[in-house]
Amino acid sequence: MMESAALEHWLRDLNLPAWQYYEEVGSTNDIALAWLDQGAPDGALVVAGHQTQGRGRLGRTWITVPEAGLAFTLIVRPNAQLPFPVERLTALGALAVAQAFKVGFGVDAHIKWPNDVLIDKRKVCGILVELAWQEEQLQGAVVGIGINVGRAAVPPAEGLHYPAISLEEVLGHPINRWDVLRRVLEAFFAWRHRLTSPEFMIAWEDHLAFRGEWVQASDGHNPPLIGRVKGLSPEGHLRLRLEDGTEYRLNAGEIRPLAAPFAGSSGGEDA
Ligand SMILES: O=C(O)CCCC[C@@H]1SC[C@@H]2NC(=O)N[C@@H]21
Repeated sequence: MMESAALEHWLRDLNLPAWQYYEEVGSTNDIALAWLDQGAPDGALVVAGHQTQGRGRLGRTWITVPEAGLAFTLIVRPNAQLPFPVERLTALGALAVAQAFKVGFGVDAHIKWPNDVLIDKRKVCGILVELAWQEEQLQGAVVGIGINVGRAAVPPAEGLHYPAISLEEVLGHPINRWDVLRRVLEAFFAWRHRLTSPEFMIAWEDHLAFRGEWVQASDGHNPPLIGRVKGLSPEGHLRLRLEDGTEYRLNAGEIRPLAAPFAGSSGGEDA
């Protein structure tokens, strides 16, 4: 079956407002941003079989291996019926992925604040949210999600920014990446309606990686900090308990565990 016909089969019950499949693109986020600009509706989806210029946060490259990697982007825009808390969109993507893994495949996954999904402390998914502005006006956002589904999606450890893993490696058997996509979309749209609810914050916090563990945190401005992960602030910032007992709230940047399971090695991501 042609890939787009297979995808159509998996997506048909979801009632997506619009979607596009590309065999190969530079980055699904770029296609989605252009589509958003042309008036794509909230909830529109861009899926690629293969990305040649996938990107991650902090200027990193995201490698999508054909067949094994899953790369897609959802368009979210302000809408009279639905809340639009931009600062929660990364967590929305990450929570949708973690829940899809649990519900669909019985796999426990955690969110490494702010944008990675981990299984067994290794990166299986990254989220890249980008905003679209027209002059001073926020037009909407795109939520790009890359998932290592097949074993081949995980590049060799050398040069990786963080240890990586694939869903198939954890499961020990092959799975259909469109099945993974469908399950993530189901969770995404369910939470999309409840983004400002207390339940969303509870679910996000419940899925935080490294709770109670020591991490090194960098926000790009100050020297890295060492602290224990305590949870989330009401704004979604990461609460850390520093060595001197004080609390620090991280609102940007990233964390890594102090006792890394593998030295120096990310999920489909170059250093
Ligand atoms: O780990 C990260 O820093 C985020 C990686 C995000 C990768 C996805 S793949 C689909 C979408 N298109 C891109 O170019 N990036 C995101």
